[in-house]
Amino acid sequence: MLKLMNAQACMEQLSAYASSALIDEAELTPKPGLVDLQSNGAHDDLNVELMRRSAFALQPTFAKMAEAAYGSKPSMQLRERLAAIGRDGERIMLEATGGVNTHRGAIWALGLLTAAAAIAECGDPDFLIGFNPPPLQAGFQSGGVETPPDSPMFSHAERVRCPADIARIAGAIACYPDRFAPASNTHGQQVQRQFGAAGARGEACQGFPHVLRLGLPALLDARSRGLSETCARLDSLMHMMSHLEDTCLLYRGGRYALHTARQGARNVVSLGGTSVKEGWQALEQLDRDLLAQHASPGGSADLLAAVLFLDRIKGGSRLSTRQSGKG
Ligand SMILES: CC(C)(COP(=O)(O)OP(=O)(O)OC[C@H]1O[C@@H](n2cnc3c(N)ncnc32)[C@H](O[C@H]2O[C@H](COP(=O)(O)OP(=O)(O)OP(=O)(O)O)[C@@H](O)[C@H]2O)[C@@H]1O)[C@@H](O)C(=O)NCCC(=O)NCCS
Ligand SMILES: Nc1ncnc2[nH]cnc12
Repeated sequence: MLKLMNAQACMEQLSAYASSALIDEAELTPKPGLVDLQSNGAHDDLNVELMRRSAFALQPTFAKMAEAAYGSKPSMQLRERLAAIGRDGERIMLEATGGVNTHRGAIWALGLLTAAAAIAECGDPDFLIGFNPPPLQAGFQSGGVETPPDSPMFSHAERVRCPADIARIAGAIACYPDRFAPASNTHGQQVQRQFGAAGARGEACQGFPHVLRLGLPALLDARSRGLSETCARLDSLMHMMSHLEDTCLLYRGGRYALHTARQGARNVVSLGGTSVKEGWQALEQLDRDLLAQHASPGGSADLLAAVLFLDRIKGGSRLSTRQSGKG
């Protein structure tokens, strides 16, 4: 099988993409309830400088994940190796931020996607044709679903850099158990017990449906309509937030906070998105509503970083949001 990049180049490029996707997500402004260039959202202990520091500090973690996965296939051994690197990454993040949880969910999502992209980069994506992730939760619109390009018209590079294949490989890795996971009682686990939410683990095991079926198509659709990069990214976030069962929202504010976020994001989308005056006003209203509840959609923010990561791999726009205005 043709290898597009050697291991070193693969590690360097994928880890740089992952780290800059985190920075692009943090700098996207204005995001409701979240840290951005203008505010700390619903967070007392976070700010954009801390998010940037965390994103830079995590680049070697993503490089290690790419290195571990390059040339391999999804397996329990790989899952356990990545989990060890991920837990080490969490320690590095906490050291860099003075103990603040900036990117725990992102280490998980982007770590799996980085590893999957490294596998795809030097392997044959066909080996996953038999892998079927669990059924999607109800309520997904399938508009713009990207299916793996299997026509001979697609080049090898297009095939191995196909977001759907990468997400499917990431899902296959995530579904393996990690025998060395320490016993813990995370916010996510508490919320899972209380509300039955599948959280970050469920999203990954299903092959990142919110990223693939909502976030990425919304980003590409907005760009194809000539909208600014800022609006395209905000629309992508709104589409995912409309549906995601975000454990950050559930932990902080229960079902009411989750409903506020989903309904508010649906309003933005149904009013035509953030490039339309009424949609923009709905975005501002959503920010006020989330702040009033001290609620933060941190899971959606992580998934936006995942969208931006896959978009980069696919060769999408490298525009910084700061270079473009609203509308
Ligand atoms: C398997 C793990 C995901 C286990 O983690 P956990 O049991 O905690 O599971 P979740 O809560 O479901 O998810 C963890 C984080 O993922 C983000 N998230 C939430 N919902 C979703 C969702 N539906 N889909 C995808 N991602 C989701 C979210 O992260 C973001 O929010 C965090 C900040 O929140 P905040 O409320 O400010 O901070 P806290 O400290 O929690 O509380 P406060 O005191 O401030 O109120 C921030 O991290 C964002 O990134 C969830 O928090 C996995 O994490 C794991 O096992 N990791 C170790 C092994 C590993 O890394 N492996 C990698 C490769 S195999
Ligand atoms: N911009 C952001 N604000 C708050 N929590 C986050 N988790 C990931 N990105 C975030």
